[in-house]
Formats: sequence, structure tokens, C-alpha cells
Amino acid sequence: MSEPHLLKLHDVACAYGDKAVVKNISFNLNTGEIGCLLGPSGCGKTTVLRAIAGFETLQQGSIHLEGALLSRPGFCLAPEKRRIGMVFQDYALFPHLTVAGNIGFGIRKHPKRAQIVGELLELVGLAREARRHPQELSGGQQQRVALARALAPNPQLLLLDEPFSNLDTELRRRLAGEVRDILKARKTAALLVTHDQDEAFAVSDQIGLIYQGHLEQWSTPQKLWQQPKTPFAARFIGQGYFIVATATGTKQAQSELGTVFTAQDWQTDTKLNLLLRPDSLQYAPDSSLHGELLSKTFQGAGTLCRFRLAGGSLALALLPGCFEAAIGSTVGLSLNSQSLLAFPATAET
Ligand SMILES: Nc1ncnc2c1ncn2[C@@H]1O[C@H](COP(=O)(O)OP(=O)(O)OP(=O)(O)O)[C@@H](O)[C@H]1O
Repeated sequence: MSEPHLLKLHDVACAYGDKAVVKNISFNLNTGEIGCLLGPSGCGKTTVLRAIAGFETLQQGSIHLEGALLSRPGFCLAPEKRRIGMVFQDYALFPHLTVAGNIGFGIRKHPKRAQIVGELLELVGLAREARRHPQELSGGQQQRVALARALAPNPQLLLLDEPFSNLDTELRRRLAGEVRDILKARKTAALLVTHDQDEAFAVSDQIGLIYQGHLEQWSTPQKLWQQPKTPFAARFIGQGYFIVATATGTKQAQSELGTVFTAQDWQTDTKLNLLLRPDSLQYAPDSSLHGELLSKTFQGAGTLCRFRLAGGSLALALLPGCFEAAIGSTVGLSLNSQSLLAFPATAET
């Protein structure tokens, strides 16, 4: 028999006053899994997290943890009774307490407090900083204290709200990997909120993409990349651009890139939008397909170039090395992909 889900959201809706903010949010998280709510600013990610923590009430739907009801309209179990830990964006550490004091704060009466604090200090790599105060630590170290403090009461689920947003890019990347390792070592399930796709991909087993208060897709990072369900998901994940095309036969379409293959079958003459990602195009000096180079950004391992294609569409291409062509020059390009993802052309794309 399959294990029951740890966290289950069914048809959740929340509002501030009469302003509906999130609607029809349904997803499940399994024991030990790391989930992530990803989406642009203001889409409702934090509201969903706060509803799970018990800080927002539900207009509709239900939230269960290990089969027990936490929230439904008219019922909201108090946050402190939920066995859910929370790590805030600004860490919210107690400045007058040492690192060890902060970590042990939530388990003051626990008989094994010293042992648990010691284990967590080791786990987050701060054993030597145990007697220091938060203001004597770097941002990354403070974040690790906040994580250890949230883990100390052994919550069933940990919620992290933009946990790395106050850190510089390099540290974010490193800490995201470290946090994943720590959560996996403890087999603690977690749900984090971010608007940063790299962070979501680095940490998560499942990603929920939210747009304008709706859950567009809940799936693994791989599936979100390979099979985005909606045009928004396709564009948001991986810097996608669309070009128009018309289906001409089995998995074939005609576009300004010539005849292309599509991943799905379409009825002949269906108007399509084809997804081009930066890895869909490659430099091909002898190709009959051209693009005007509009801008370029050197990214170390490659150069991200923005082109206007012959038919007027825009596209990005990540070209290897330091791409030397001048802005405004015409560059030969060819398709890198065996087949392109396509969506029926609608107002939405
Ligand atoms: N306390 C509140 N009262 C009224 N409106 C609110 C309140 N909190 C958030 N909102 C509004 O609800 C919407 C969703 O906010 P929320 O904080 O959930 O989004 P978010 O996706 O987490 O955004 P960000 O990434 O910028 O933090 C926004 O339009 C926001 O202005």
C-alpha cells in the first residue's frame, strides 16, 4: 500500500478582505520530500505558506497534515499546535541569545536539549560558533542557525519563506545545496517559497508554479522543464520565447525557422506557438537561417544572445564561449532541438 501524503492541500482559496488572492490550490507532499512554491512577485506564494502555517484562514478547501485536519473554512488549528517549523526571510534570530541558545530556544524543557543542540550545531557546521551571538555571524551562518532552530523541535514539516533572498548569488547557490543535504539527512519534509528558478531547481523534489493566484503546475523540476503544461509555465521556466507556426503533418509544422518537428501531434492547419529556449538554437555560420544580434551577455561558460529572427520574432540563444559577433550583425543559426514544444495559439501566449 502506498504511504499516505504528509501534507495535502485540497482546493484551497484565501482572501484578504474581499480580495481573492489564491484559488483552487491542490497539491500533496510526501514524507521526506522537499517542495517549492515558485512564481513571480505577488502571485500568492507566501499566502499559501502562511495558510499552511496557520497564520491565514481558508475561504475554501482544506489542509491536512498526516491525515489530521489543520484548516478549512471556519476552522484553523493554532500555529503552535501544528508541528510545523518556519524559517523566515529575515531569520528572526534572538540577538541576546548565543547560537546555541537560539537553536535550543524551542526545546527549553526537553530532557535531551544539550544533545539535540550539539547534534544540530554539527549538522549545520557551526559547532565552533556555539557561543557567539547572531550579530557576530555572516548572513549565511545566521541562516543556518535559523534552520537549526526550526529543526530542533523535530517538526513534521518545515516551511521556509524566501530563505536565501538576503544572501549574495554565490552564497545562495551553495547554501541551497547545503540546506537540501541537511533536510535530506534529517528526512524532514519541507516547503519553501522562492521566485528564483535556479534555487527551486537546486533544492526541490517537487515544484508548484503559481501565477496570479493559481497553481499552474505541480511536478518534478524535470517534468516542469520538459513538459510545461501551460504557456506561462513554458515561458517562465528557462527563459522561453514563442514563435508562430502552422501544423503541416504528423508532428511537423511550418514556421519562420522552416519545417520543424513538434513534440506532440497536431491537426493540420492548427495555429501553434513553438517554444524556443536558449538551448534550442546554435551558431551555424553557413545556415540559411539568420538572426540579427540585438544584445549579448557574457556568462562565463557561454554568451546569452538575443536575436530578432528573419520573420521578426525574438529568441534567446546560449552560445558557447565569448561570442564575438558585433551587435546589429547578422548571424547564421540552426535549430539544436530534435523537436520543439508547441501550444495552440491563443490570446494567452
Ligand atoms: N496582509 C495583506 N493584506 C492585503 N493584501 C495582501 C496582504 N498580504 C499580501 N497581500 C496581497 O496578496 C497578493 C499575494 O501576496 P503574497 O505575499 O502571497 O505573494 P508572493 O507571491 O509571496 O509575493 P512576493 O514574492 O513578492 O513575496 C499580493 O497582491 C499582495 O499585495
